[in-house]
Amino acid sequence: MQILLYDTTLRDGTQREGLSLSVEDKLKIARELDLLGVHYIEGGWPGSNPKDAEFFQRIRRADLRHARVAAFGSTRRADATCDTDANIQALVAAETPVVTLVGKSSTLHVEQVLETTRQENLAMIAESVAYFKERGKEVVYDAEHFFDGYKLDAAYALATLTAAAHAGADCLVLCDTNGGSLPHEVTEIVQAVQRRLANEGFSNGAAGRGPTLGIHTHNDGALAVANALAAVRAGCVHVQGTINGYGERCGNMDLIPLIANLQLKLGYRCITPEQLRRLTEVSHYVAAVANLNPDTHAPFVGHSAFAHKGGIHVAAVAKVPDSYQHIDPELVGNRMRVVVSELSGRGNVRMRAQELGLDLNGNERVVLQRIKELENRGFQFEAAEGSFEMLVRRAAPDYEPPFELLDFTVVVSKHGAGDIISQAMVKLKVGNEVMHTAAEGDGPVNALDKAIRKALLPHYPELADVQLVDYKVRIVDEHLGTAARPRVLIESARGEERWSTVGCSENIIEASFMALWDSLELPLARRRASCNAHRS
Ligand SMILES: CC(=O)SCCNC(=O)CCNC(=O)[C@H](O)C(C)(C)COP(=O)(O)OP(=O)(O)OC[C@H]1O[C@@H](n2cnc3c(N)ncnc32)[C@H](O)[C@@H]1OP(=O)(O)O
Ligand SMILES: CC(=O)C(=O)O
Repeated sequence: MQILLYDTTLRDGTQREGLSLSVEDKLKIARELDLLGVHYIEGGWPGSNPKDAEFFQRIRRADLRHARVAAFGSTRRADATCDTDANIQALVAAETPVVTLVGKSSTLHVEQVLETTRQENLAMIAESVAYFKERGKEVVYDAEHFFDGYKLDAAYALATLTAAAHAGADCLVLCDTNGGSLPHEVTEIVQAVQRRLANEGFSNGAAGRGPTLGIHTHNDGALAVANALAAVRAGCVHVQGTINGYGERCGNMDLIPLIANLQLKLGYRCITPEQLRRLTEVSHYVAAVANLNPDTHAPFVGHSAFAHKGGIHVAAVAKVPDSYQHIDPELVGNRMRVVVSELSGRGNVRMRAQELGLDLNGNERVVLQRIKELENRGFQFEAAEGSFEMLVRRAAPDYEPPFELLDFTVVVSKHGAGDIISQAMVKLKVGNEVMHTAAEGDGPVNALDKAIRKALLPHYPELADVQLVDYKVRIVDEHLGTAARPRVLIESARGEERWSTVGCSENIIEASFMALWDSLELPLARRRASCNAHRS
């Protein structure tokens, strides 16, 4: 069965605290959602602000291939008319093929928030829906607080739905606005709605008689996806949510796991298998445009979603990938990864080395032992794959280090009111040549980096392109205060290539020096290995 996906990242998603999208951002995300194959894109609330109104003007020229654009707004105000209601007129001006109207289902909201009568609320719903049907729009009716309203006064909540249905709404969306419902309640209430609509002579949409049913859930009880799945299994065919679950408070229902579960576990059709393989990319793209870090642990699409760390798990997935994975990660555009740490077995080392194209020469045990020793001293290899690579390369019997650091001195001085001066002196050996260099820098690590490069550049000019792009310090045993051991992580880059390295010591300069050494040796070791491979 086909499920219709209704994305509200650009409207409800932007109600997340800290998230704000420009019109340009919204257009970029809309194009991406269209390529993903969502059926509806809710662009915003045109009566709310000029940015949303501009979006609806510009999206007309976007030439979307697949998705229909929806503008969102509330039913007319109490005791007003649609012709004079500013929000309703902004929806008309948006000129979208789809109009989504939110109306009240709960007597609490009708009487205490709108401060109007039950009868007037029913008229507001019916007149607003009819107004847009008369103008040829597809009308989605969002029944706000439907589940809470049903629990308070089922007959009234159902009457609001039938008011929308009789006025011609194409889809009735049951909203768990406060996000507190449980899956079994959702199932029971969706079934009750179906019975009521059938009694009124409507069938659930598909055959064109009466509205389809939809679901809109929030994640306050961490059940938004579960509730949406329950609703679909009970008969809803239209599902509203946002990419990455962005939304007010704890977020909206996350369309990413929803789509993957519906399609891969429950056999519903949402998007094509090719579009499904873009899920990871889309999730990361939307996060980037929203200026938020992607959640690395997000189900299906997170960097860690298929990362195996425990030695026993890795040994098993090396033989049978499905042994510790619920799906094949490639189906959603993700990939399996192996993490190396003190919890590893030989399998982790073997698989990670294989991924890097490195030959272990039977040294798994030696490398594993070294990792365990170093992690015990505060190193962490998970986030320092460059240092892992150097451990493997250095363990090879024929490994020739491109340089050897013999010693270094770092001096940080401040005289009177003058500036702090950082200087480093380095002694290193390339082949048989021993060099002494000195440099000043913006801080001791920069001075050390400069002094090492000064010595290496005449021999290895390619290091000029290697940049230090990130430098992080973390205290390992924080209870020791200033005597605690710092762990230094350095990220280096050359063009698109990136690698991270680690050092750990009681002395922050030494920890930095270790990470720096690996970061500079790695590109030289890689180059030498590739030259040797070409020669042989
Ligand atoms: C569940 C949801 O996510 S619904 C969407 C929530 N999102 C937003 O509110 C974001 C966009 N909102 C806005 O920009 C503004 O709130 C506006 C433009 C819609 C309204 O602004 P204002 O006119 O200043 O009203 P304000 O926001 O203070 O109060 C809401 C008004 O809408 C009325 N209202 C609320 N829901 C409905 C409804 N379903 N039908 C009709 N009127 C409604 C309230 O009774 C209140 O009316 P009042 O001003 O007569 O008291
Ligand atoms: C309509 C909507 O966003 C809600 O009820 O949560």
